[in-house]
Amino acid sequence: MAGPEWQSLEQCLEQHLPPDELGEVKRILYGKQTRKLDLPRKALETAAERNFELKGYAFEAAKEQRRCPQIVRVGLVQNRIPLPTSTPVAEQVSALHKRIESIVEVAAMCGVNIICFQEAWNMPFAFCTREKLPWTEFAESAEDGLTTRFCQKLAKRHNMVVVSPILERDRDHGGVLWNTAVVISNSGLVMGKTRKNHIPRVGDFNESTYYMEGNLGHPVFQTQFGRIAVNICYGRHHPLNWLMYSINGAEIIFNPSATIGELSESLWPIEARNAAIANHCFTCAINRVGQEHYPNEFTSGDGKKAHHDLGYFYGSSYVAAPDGSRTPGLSRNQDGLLVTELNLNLCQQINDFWTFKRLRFSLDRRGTAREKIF
Ligand SMILES: NC(=O)NCCC(=O)O
Repeated sequence: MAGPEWQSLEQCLEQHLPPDELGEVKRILYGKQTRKLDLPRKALETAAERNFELKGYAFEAAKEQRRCPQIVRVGLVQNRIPLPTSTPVAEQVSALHKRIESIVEVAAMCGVNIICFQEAWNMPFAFCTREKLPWTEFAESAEDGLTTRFCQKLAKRHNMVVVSPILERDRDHGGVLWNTAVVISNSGLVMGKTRKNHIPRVGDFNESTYYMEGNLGHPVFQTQFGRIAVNICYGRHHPLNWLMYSINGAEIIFNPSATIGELSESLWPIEARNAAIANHCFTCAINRVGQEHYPNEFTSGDGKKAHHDLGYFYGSSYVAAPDGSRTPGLSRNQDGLLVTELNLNLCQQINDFWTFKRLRFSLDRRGTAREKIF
């Protein structure tokens, strides 16, 4: 298993393949070469000063006679936790806010319209421990918690839709916890929330100790920049999640995640990309970076020795397009911002070309799903 020092598959290929073969490998590996975005020099300099990777790509669509191009820039953020997990909770939250604010400023310089952070971005991913305190103290109200209010300010300041995945404390229903993504409009209003539909019970992913499967279905949010949905982490292994978001009209589906190399790195490049192909939409896969250490050692009843960490979060965030092409990934070991320009017209163009949606529902002539789409 590659460790933190191994930067990325892309870097490895670039280092070792002759240029003509590299071109062919990229064509097959990525579908086609996505155009590199010309990002502002100031943004690149600021990202370097602030010690995070900044990459930009664009997906093109054919010109149409009756529709203007529907161009939108999405920003995917992957980051380490800035402070040790033993630091007081309020200090950890404040350091995370500061880090994200500094990355969002650069996203604004790059013209990002919709930004999405990693799963449970307002805390360390401590669910492996099965301890309640202090980790449940990171939970906040989705509607007016500290983190939501912080994101509202960012959204308004930068005219940017913000997708903010947090640990939610549901005050109105007995104070239970949920794994939730809050969607905030570019004017700073909370448009709504969506909850993780499938909760892992695998390896050290002991999340079911804290929260249940979501009860909000598969909501899609009509933002000023397109129809978006959020399929949180483990939901990406379940094709029906992606399908339902797509049936409900999503053009872009974000997949904020927290996953480790040992478990899922070989699945990572496949699942969100396959979902983009199968559902004629864009998908945005975001993962954490680094290793998080917990003060008390824990086990997960699997015979492994007690340990202090969940494993290595391998970053590698990327965007996939409905035509099956994808951007290269961000690195495995650095904080990063991936800016990607999409032309949403590509969704309908590919739907008309491959017709997966139509054929899927022709198999189900009496089914409810068919009624929903036609
Ligand atoms: N956060 C989360 O659901 N992780 C589970 C592991 C995986 O889906 O790769």
